[in-house]
Amino acid sequence: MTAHISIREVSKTYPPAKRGGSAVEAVRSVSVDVAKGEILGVVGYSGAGKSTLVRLINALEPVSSGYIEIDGVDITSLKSRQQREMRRGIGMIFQRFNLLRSRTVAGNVSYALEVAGTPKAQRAARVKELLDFVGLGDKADNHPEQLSGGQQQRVGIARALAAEPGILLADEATSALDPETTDEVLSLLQRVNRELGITIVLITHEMEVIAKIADRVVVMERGGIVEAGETYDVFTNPQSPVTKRFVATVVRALPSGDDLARLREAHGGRFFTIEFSDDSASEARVFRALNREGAEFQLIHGGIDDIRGRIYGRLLIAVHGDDDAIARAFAAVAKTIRITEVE
Ligand SMILES: Nc1ncnc2c1ncn2[C@@H]1O[C@H](COP(=O)(O)OP(=O)(O)OP(=O)(O)O)[C@@H](O)[C@H]1O
Repeated sequence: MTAHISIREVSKTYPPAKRGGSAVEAVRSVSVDVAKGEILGVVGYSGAGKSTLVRLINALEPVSSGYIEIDGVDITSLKSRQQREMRRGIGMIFQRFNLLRSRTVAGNVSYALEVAGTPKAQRAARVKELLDFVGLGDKADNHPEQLSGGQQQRVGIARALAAEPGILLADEATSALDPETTDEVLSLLQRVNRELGITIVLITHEMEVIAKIADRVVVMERGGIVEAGETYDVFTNPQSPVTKRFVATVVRALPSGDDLARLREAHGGRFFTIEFSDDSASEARVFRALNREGAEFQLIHGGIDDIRGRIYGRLLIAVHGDDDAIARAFAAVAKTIRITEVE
């Protein structure tokens, strides 16, 4: 796997806002590789350092220490003219879309082509091609304020693609949109990734966004990376407290504390969680195995989520029966299904 973007021990410290104040370490010793053609999600609460990281990746600000390579070139040591050139290979989309209100939809995209140096004779055809790609061929002559938020972001994406970038940085690109429109924009970003092969770094505070399209995710807190991994793994086995909080916004937490105590009292028996992935017949296999061994069970709580197109199912069951029989039943299915006793 070749790294498209390689971020190595990067820190960014802002000087104190006023004399006697303290410096802000917005990014602390961050190292992460982004593979060519992948969608990397960066998630964190407000102030975690996500936007700063984006500004460092496109060299809008200098790093305080460490370095960043894009296609093997250290961009932190480039002269400003070379940096401008490098930046042409990076498209950006923003939370507030940042479209020019005085120009039509076509005008916004055309302007980006102009800046990218596309000869005038080719621009009209390219504008049409780009607007068709984002599904707005019929809105060319409208002004941005005549479009919905989702449509405006699609113009933003068309504009970002104008210079045929290899990388797209999306900074909270769906945060101003409702859930349905968010899905629409995310599907488009997925097409940008799959059909055009563009590497995407997706900054967000919405775990839903990560669950839908990110191949991998890094979780940031106070400037540092606290957790990183394949999206499915992070969702199904989060480690740090902040990651667990984020995951709980998508994957419904199992009952705990007083709720769990009440359920135990009501149902009796031993409590187990059953976790399974792609095989949607998994829970039936567990139930059959318990039946076979003569153990009784009740389903207490359950949910199935879709993480990056894969199923993640989790059930809580109360089981009554002989301990050996229960152990035999679970051993029979343990290969593909994770079963944990809830203490
Ligand atoms: N230009 C700046 N000068 C001084 N401090 C800054 C500057 N930009 C960001 N910071 C500080 O750096 C920290 C990280 O900010 P950053 O905007 O990168 O976080 P974020 O995760 O993107 O959050 P948000 O989503 O709210 O923008 C914050 O404490 C912020 O106040």
